[in-house]
Amino acid sequence: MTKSGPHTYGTHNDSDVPIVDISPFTSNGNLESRKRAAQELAGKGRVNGCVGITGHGVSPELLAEAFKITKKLFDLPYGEKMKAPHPDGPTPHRGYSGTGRERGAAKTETESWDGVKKQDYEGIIDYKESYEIGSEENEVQYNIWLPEDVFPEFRPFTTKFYWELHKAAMAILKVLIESLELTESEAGSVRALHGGHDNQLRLLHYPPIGANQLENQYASRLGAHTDWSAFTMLFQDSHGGLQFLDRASGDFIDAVPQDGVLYKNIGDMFQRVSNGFYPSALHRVVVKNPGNARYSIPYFVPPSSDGVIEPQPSRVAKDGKRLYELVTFKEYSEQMFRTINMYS
Ligand SMILES: O=C(O)CCC(=O)C(=O)O
Ligand SMILES: [Fe+2]
Repeated sequence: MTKSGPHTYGTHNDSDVPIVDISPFTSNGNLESRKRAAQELAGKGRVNGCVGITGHGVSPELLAEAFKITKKLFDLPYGEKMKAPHPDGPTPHRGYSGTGRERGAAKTETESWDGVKKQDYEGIIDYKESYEIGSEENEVQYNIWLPEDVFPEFRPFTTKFYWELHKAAMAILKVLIESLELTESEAGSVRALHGGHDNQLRLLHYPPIGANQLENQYASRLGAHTDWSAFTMLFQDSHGGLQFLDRASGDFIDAVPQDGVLYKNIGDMFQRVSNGFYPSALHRVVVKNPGNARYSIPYFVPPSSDGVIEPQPSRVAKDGKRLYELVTFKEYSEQMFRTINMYS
């Protein structure tokens, strides 16, 4: 069930997904303005686990450059891109994956969601290609690079971009922590799970879709799923297509592309940390402009792989019930990789 609205795409002033301005956290706002931004995030963000964010501090010029580099990457001949192939196993989750390699909806089939019919997700194959990049210092999830002569600017730009996005991610984490009214020591332990070396920068290209493909199950560009991260920041081009589940109605709502807005969704890990205060957002990408390619850039912010993820005690005390057992991100993601049988 897709909600169809009167949207046109491009620069747009209204959105079905609510917007929160976090500039008090990126430009030295006073305590009062920070508190207001955190309360706004709590109010809007807990409904469906997603918000648009302005005031995140990532410059438009840097983003324009990132989309330019992304397009240039995917414009390379397949044989050149395959000089940095994603390995067959799940680790490292790095390098280039061609179309048809993943099925985002497979996890959704194994879970139950109110208002979402499982059969809607059966047989949907993602029609996209991707390139995953992480911290140069992560030895387990080590980067897989194209030979330098294939695309000389690629590695320097994307590694710089990775750390710029990390700054925005840390501002968002601060707002999230403040919004949960955690104790000082809880806040410290949640921050300690996010040192920066575990994030994942993903470049995505959804090629144009032909009419016969549309009839044959490619109606979805990326099947509905939740992310496993703590949270994800998402930049998309002007074609749109990203949608989030509205939990009350069971309809999907549009994350309308707007200048200066990134979409932030809660992933499975922060749902646990917040003891369900923030739900992990079910989302998908539908076809808005089949004849056009679509580019997007998600930045996943998971906790460190061995850090213990648990509902924070002050939240549990407020809720009167602890909803989740302890887990490490490593255990959780291994289980998820098995569930969706990805890269096996
Ligand atoms: O391309 C998009 O807009 C969404 C991508 C996404 O949800 C993902 O890679 O997990
Ligand atoms: Fe996602």
